[in-house]
Amino acid sequence: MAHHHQGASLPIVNIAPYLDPESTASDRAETSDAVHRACRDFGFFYVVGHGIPEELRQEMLRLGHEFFALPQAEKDDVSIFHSMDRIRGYARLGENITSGKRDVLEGFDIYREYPQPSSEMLRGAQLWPSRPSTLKSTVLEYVESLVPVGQALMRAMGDGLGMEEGAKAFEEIITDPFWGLKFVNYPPLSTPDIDEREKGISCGEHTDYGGLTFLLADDHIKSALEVQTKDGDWINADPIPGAYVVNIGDMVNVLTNNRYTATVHRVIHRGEETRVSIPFFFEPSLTTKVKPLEACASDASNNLSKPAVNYYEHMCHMLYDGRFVEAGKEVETVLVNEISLKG
Ligand SMILES: O=C(O)CCC(=O)C(=O)O
Ligand SMILES: [Fe+2]
Repeated sequence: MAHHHQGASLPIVNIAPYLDPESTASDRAETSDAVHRACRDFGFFYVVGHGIPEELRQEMLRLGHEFFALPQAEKDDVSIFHSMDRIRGYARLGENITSGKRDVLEGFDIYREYPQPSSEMLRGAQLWPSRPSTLKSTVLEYVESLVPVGQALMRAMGDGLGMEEGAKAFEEIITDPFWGLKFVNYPPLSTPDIDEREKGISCGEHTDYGGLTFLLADDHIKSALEVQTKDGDWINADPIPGAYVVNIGDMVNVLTNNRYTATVHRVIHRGEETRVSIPFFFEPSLTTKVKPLEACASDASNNLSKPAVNYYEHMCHMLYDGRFVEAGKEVETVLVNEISLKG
């Protein structure tokens, strides 16, 4: 176990038929079959045919590099600790924890905003840096074009489950989707100032805890993101120009009653330049019940009579438990329930 399989690679799915109103039923069936196999066998795959302009993708990465290159004090001005709900904005190198260890990354977290922002969990106003000046407008444009791709992929998953009710159930939970987007900057692992213990891993093993993750990352940097296959081997999920690396999160396990399950992954950035990645987290509506969709529920799962929490409560649990680790504080004293957008 845990050896590298350089030859193995993840499947590629063309989502275009689910975005094109003129597509034929057989084109859509081909896509939903491919999505079904990719979700069932890997939980991780490449998505092409998404229609997001390459210039916009590259501009997002460029803005990420530009933001992280700003002076520390300027980045700290938009610290998450200054945000109303304490989850939106910048987190320093070492403030992000996965499985009780400090990750070697800094981040900038953005979430969908709701009207009348408040200090209630998940209800705050988004912080935006003043530089780069186009970051906010570009992110909002990017998200607006990516949300329909998330919806399309969820529809394809519903169809892929092979039940009419499955498709209908998925349709209902994606009418008012929640989303998050994170800019991540990985310095080389040789960077000083990070506790010796954690050296060697940029972002610890985890599954994402939500719906679907669409990852955009610097194209030229290879062998950073690693995915654990069902056999326990680690394979690289290197960028393919123009494609997204997509994975399903823990909520899909629940919704599909484990027909599809989230896959463990980690980042070991071995290079000597900084790597920027931008995961976009597509989530069902916050009113969605966290329980198997009717169409996927088996008798066994129906017997689990725990009252279901809704997606808002689930997200709050994931985002706030153990969140407030102060820089320099012992990691062991923190609740090991992944902070930031991790499961
Ligand atoms: O940067 C990457 O390649 C993956 C990041 C990731 O797994 C996450 O933010 O959940
Ligand atoms: Fe992840």
